[in-house]
Amino acid sequence: MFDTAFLDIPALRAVSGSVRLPGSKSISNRVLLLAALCGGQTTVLDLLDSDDTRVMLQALRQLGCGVTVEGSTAIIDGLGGRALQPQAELFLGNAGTAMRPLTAALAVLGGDYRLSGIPRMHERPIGDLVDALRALGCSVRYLGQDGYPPLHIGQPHLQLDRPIPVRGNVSSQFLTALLMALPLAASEQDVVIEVVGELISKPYIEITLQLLARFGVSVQRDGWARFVIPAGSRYHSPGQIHVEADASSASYFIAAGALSASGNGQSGLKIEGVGEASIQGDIRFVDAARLMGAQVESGPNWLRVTRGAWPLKAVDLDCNHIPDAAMTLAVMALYADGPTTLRNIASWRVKETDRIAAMATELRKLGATVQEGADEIRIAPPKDARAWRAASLHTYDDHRMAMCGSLAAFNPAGLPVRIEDPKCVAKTFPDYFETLFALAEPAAPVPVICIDGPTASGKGTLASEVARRLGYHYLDSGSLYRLTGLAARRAGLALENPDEARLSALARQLPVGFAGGHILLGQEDVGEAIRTEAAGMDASRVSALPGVRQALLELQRSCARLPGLVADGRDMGTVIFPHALLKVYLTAGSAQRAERRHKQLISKGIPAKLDGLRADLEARDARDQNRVASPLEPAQDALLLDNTHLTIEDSVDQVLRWWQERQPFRPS
Ligand SMILES: Nc1ncnc2c1ncn2[C@@H]1O[C@H](COP(=O)(O)OP(=O)(O)OP(=O)(O)O)[C@@H](O)[C@H]1O
Ligand SMILES: Nc1ccn([C@H]2C[C@H](O)[C@@H](COP(=O)(O)O)O2)c(=O)n1
Repeated sequence: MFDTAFLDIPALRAVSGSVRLPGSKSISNRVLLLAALCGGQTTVLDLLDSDDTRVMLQALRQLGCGVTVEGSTAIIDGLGGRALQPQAELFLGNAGTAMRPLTAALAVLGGDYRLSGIPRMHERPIGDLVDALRALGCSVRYLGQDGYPPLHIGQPHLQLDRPIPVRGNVSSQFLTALLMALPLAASEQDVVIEVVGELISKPYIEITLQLLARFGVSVQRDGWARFVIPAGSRYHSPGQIHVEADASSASYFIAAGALSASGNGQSGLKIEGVGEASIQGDIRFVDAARLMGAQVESGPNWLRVTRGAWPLKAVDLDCNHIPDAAMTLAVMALYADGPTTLRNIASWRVKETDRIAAMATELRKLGATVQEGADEIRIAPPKDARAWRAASLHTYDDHRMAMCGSLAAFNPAGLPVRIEDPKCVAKTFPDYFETLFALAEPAAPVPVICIDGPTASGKGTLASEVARRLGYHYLDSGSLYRLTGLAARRAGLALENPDEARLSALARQLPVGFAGGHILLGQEDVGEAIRTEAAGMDASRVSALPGVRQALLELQRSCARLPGLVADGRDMGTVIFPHALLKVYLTAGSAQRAERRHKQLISKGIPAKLDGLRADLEARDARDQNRVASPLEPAQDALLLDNTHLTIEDSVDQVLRWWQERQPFRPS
């Protein structure tokens, strides 16, 4: 997950290959609660790991449920027949799929519970559900503003002899919550729910009914207005249940496939884990994408998408049945041949944010002309490539705003797009951006920042911190020469009078691996071994050999991967990445550098003498500067940064300022 203030996505040209998506949030949280409410053990496979599912798992633990999670499998020991923890304070973040069903289930079972969430959750209406629960005889009290969480739940006096009315036109989650809770009270008599007004998002109710059936409860329904839970209904664990991949998450990749430039022999993007036969309502996004021109094939559990019509075709659609995935259509509209109108989307206004207002604001930043209505949005795309803007998109702590925003990177102007607070995708798809980058082909070379300079000038410290702040990859090119030197010593090769051919062959086949901050030579972690001053001197010796440099060239260039790279060394800007967008030549006085290195070694418990260190680093610099092959020198277009009197933070800020100056983003 990108835990950075913002993430700059370079312009993208295409996506291809195959992707397996994480489990559906709607199914995951329903299944977890049903597994908790029934007796016995349920093994849930392919469970989504996200903020919202973690919140649900934590609540179930607090309620006394047995929960074991290993990877994407959860084993739930249900509470059926056992007493719930009678008292609990449940914090449910911003997870509507936890807040609503837990409210209903706990209100029917009774106890002393407080349910709260983040501030936005306290702005999301729950009054229609509370009214229905009160009509049923449950004790639910508002602890803040009427109609909104936080809530207190007490002991109920259930009255099941008359139909329970629930409004269906704000959120279908209220009806879902009742349908999941009321089988707990239907042992002796039928329980009837009547929907007041038009029911929105019916496909989500279908998911609920299908999952109830998997857990042994068959609800009878009369159209979408009246639901009967038959007397004697009781939850039974299915033993094992698979969670389908998330159809709403699939929408971003379906869109990316439709926006993807076609190339030679390209067979599109394959999406695995969900097919057109999915029980999730958002799978109908496929129909909408086809209307806009996407070519979508489907099998039992997969989809394959390629670009069809181009530009996409503008549409005028009622999106009530796909409220979440419809947001993706709003971004696809930027690539259409005219204005697109999405109707019947009033529920967007009470989601993670007011999504109609948010979408309108952000699409305007990209160059679109947008009109919002109470329950609709009309998007006219930028009139040509020149009308696109490099926008910094605000994401409103809304995972879907962030994922939708990424699709603007396919713009015809070749502009990057900035996603603010990218970690908000953790709600449903923590690795969304990593997944997109693994499939995507950039429209231009990946952005690279080079930091070159002499020994102990602070290149590694500066480069790795700049990379962390930008969410970029980091290349410590010196480590490759250090690894070569170490491997050579271990192979018994002389470095004082080196055999260039043998050393070059060794460098070409170096079994190097970088994993989780560890540097591996074969299976061995050699992170410490290559950091000694002797290893630095060996690296300097092998790096003077042109054959060795040539052997390591492609490996270094292959590190330039999306979303970007910060590389440090001696020849990053002069030889390896001559077209880098920013080159910095970092220096500091040799006395200062020797002092820093001295401190660094002493802090690691390695004995060192200041004078010897200074002489060594000056000797190393002299060799690095005077060798024939790629000597250490500033690239002609490098910016000089002397950090003798700067703190690390000052240097980082300076490089980030230079980087911002090279970016086309305007303040939002
Ligand atoms: N601006 C700075 N002010 C003070 N100390 C710094 C500064 N920059 C780096 N240092 C410290 O100097 C030491 C050496 O830094 P670092 O290892 O990043 O240098 P380097 O140029 O990558 O060295 P090498 O070329 O040997 O790999 C570290 O302990 C680091 O914390
Ligand atoms: N791009 C590079 C990186 C490093 N070297 C050589 C020269 C250095 O003395 C040695 C060790 O580098 P360090 O880890 O101290 O940055 O490797 C090079 O020639 N080119």
